Amino acid sequence: MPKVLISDSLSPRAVEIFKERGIEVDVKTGLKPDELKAIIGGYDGLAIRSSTKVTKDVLAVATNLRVVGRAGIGVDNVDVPAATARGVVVMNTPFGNSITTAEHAIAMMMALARDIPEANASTHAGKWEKNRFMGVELYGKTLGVIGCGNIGSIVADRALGLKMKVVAFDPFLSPERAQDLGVEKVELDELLRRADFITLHTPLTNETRAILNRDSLARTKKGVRIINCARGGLIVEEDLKAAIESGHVAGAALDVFAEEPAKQNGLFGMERVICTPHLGASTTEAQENVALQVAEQMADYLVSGAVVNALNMPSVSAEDAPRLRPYMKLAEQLGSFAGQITETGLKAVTVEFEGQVAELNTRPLTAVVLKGLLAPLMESVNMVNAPVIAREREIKVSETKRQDAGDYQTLIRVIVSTEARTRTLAGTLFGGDKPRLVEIEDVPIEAEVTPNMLFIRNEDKPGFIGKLGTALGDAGVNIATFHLGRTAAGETAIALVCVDQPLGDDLVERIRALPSVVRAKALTF
Ligand SMILES: NC(=O)C1=CN([C@@H]2O[C@H](COP(=O)(O)OP(=O)(O)OC[C@H]3O[C@@H](n4cnc5c(N)ncnc54)[C@H](O)[C@@H]3O)[C@@H](O)[C@H]2O)C=CC1
Ligand SMILES: O=C(O)C(=O)COP(=O)(O)O
Repeated sequence: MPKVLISDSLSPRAVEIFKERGIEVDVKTGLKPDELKAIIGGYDGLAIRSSTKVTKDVLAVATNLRVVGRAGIGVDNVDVPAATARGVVVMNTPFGNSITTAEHAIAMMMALARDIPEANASTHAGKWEKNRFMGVELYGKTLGVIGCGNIGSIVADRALGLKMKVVAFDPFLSPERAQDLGVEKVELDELLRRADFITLHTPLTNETRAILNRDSLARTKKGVRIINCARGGLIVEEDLKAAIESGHVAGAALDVFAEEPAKQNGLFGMERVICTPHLGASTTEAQENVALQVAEQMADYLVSGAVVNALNMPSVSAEDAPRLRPYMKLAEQLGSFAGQITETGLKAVTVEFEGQVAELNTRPLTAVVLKGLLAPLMESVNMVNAPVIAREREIKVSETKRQDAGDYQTLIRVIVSTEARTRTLAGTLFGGDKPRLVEIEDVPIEAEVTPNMLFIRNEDKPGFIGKLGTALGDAGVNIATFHLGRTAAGETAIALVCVDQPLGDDLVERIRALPSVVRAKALTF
């Protein structure tokens, strides 16, 4: 039974869902890094929000971990490349809290415009300082949205409803989408120059880190107000502090901080700064949404192999997962076979899908082919990191699909090119779920892949099979099955022998020395 750890505070719905899906679940929040490291080895899944830091060190001891589920959006607290390298799928819930977070940004903007927190504190203190608080209207003002994705575009929509003008800086925002949203797409400089309010909605990446710094703040309009409900690292906090102190920036509303939990911060205690403790996603509705979604997604993956909203793996729908399973096995066998008979550097891999398989989502199958292919060449390769490794090694990977069937109703063909040559292998499913090899290096053959095999390429000459049988027999090796194929009489032939035990190097060497043998290789699966 798979086991999941919930290490941040999640709605109890998550626990219910895991249990309903037959998954054991522990809830342990507030763990220190060492405490997490001490127990993580016992879990297949880890469900988190923003507090748990899933570092390389944590992942290194997470020996059974298969999935990290982020009940929320930002995954900057997860070392995704390290998770990928270890074959751990990282998934988030990309929409569950977006409305809630956008509403928080709007609430922060209004609070900032009318000084509501200060006025509230003053009134509670019995001061009735009616003349102290003089706000600004939002109507007709320009809101600059940096990062116009899910949350940024909801903020833009709400701001348009408040009759603001919205300008957006987002390199990935298409002009058509900008038009649909009713926002004006501009460059960062123009946004800085024109905006009365600036709101940040990008992820924290190397490009966005410190996007508001001394220089960019200096280019903003005097009296600008800044709202950050995305990530603390987007703003250089001391630069913001200086800009507020100088009077250039009229105020800031911050939900997120460079260091969290933020118990101390240079911006704390400043009059024109409003702070909330990373509450962007904290509504009953959003927390129900993300807890439910993350638990469903993690359970689907752990129970059936379905992958939704993963950041480091292609999606596999719950409907596709059982249909893909036998193909996964076939794809891995083809990849592994190709990897074991390939001796020089890989240049390109093409995976062709023909017939029924072409109707499925084939990206996970290509990932498995790559895993099989690279596994004989390196350690710790898995279907999550195989596409990344292939890219790093500049192996060109492509897929083709043809829905009409050829000789077989369904077929996967793997074409592997090295500097020296191109090799082709193909396989099908017999009876809908039994993988069979049907073509090796252009030679038709029909063979099941078994744990120990001998692959031979030979000239098609009489007497060869007898000599091979004798060599194996003399070495005490039992032949389970024997498959032969050839292009035409007297031309290239292939023998694929399934044996009951691993073959020693000496024996393979002796077989290689037999007349007519061009190539002999022991394969293991
Ligand atoms: N305060 C809170 O509790 C919450 C904070 N967040 C934060 O909000 C962020 C945004 O969330 P979503 O809108 O759902 O993400 P999203 O992925 O839908 O949108 C992000 C947008 O930023 C844009 N972007 C990326 N790099 C950029 C750059 N260099 N300059 C300008 N734009 C750039 C992207 O093109 C994309 O359109 C999350 O990454 C997360 O860090 C999300 C939820 C709650
Ligand atoms: O979803 C996000 O990216 C958030 O920042 C929400 O964070 P939280 O789950 O409230 O700790």
